[in-house]
Amino acid sequence: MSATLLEVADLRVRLRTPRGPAEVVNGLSYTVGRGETVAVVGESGSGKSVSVLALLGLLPARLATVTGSARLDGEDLLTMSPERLRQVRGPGVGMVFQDPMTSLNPVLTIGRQLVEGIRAHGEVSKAAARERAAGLLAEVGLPDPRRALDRYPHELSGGMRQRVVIAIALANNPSLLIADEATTALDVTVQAQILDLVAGLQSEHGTGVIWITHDLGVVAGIADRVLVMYGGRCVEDGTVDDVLERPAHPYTRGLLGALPDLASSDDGELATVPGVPPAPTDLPPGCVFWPRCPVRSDPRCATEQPPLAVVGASDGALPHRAATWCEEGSPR
Ligand SMILES: Nc1ncnc2c1ncn2[C@@H]1O[C@H](COP(=O)(O)OP(=O)(O)OP(=O)(O)O)[C@@H](O)[C@H]1O
Repeated sequence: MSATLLEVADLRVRLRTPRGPAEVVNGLSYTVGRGETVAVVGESGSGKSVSVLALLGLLPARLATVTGSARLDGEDLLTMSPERLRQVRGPGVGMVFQDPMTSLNPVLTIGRQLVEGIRAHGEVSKAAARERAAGLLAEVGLPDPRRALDRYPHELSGGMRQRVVIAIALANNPSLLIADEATTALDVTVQAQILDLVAGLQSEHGTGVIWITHDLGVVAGIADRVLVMYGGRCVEDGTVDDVLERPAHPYTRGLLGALPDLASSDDGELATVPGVPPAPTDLPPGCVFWPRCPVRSDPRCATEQPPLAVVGASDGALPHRAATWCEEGSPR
């Protein structure tokens, strides 16, 4: 069994929009190891959600063209039959998205949805599945989990619904968990409880995690590696220390700029970078960040797209990379 769980190579997503084709994800390549957590950060609209929806075949074909490959345990998610993909989601991949109502069926009780999820992928009696469902709800911190099993989604608060979605995603001990702003709406105590639960799953089952978040406190607390997205591209990636302590891309430095002291920050949000991100229907030539870059000075910035290249010395086994013509504010 290889140490690499997921290998995404040259992932590209083009959406058809009323304003023409939008290059929303542009050649994203990264890996997630077993038991590893990769945090994906970047401003709203940088392509984080679309990039993971594409992995799971959740973008409608009439809207999106997806190319590249995404091998989970060697099997390409992007070319799998829809039937195989359905088998893989659940035991293979658990997903938690921002809006719990999109993941829950409003006409089925919470218990039925959890029990169905558990029984769909294993030989488990109804009673045993119900027992496990109540246990999972307790683990995600739902008060009175047995009563909650008989409730409908609309009878729970937003935070409770989100915890139910997390319980469903974890029900089959997935080998890969994808969480898109999964705990953003939850209070810090519940959030900490869920992060602990995921950490337990990782050490017990070697679950790999892709965690999309705006919260640098969460990144610093749980991530092994960080991938920074801008304009549909990875502009920087590396170990959590490389990226947070020695950011090489001017965009990453901007995102981290307002953070006074990361070590003591529990709930630091990404800083606001002056200017607006490019429209994916109208990406600039050259470096995608060039129009907003406060340190642009190289003639290539406006004309030539910088490759994602190794920068400086890394303290991890995986390289620290950035796509910029600048290093430490000056051209390389
Ligand atoms: N259904 C859609 N139709 C047209 N454009 C879309 C659609 N879904 C997403 N987009 C566009 O794709 C781009 C990437 O969006 P995406 O949701 O992946 O960004 P994000 O980085 O996840 O943002 P957020 O942090 O707000 O979730 C945006 O420009 C968005 O407007």
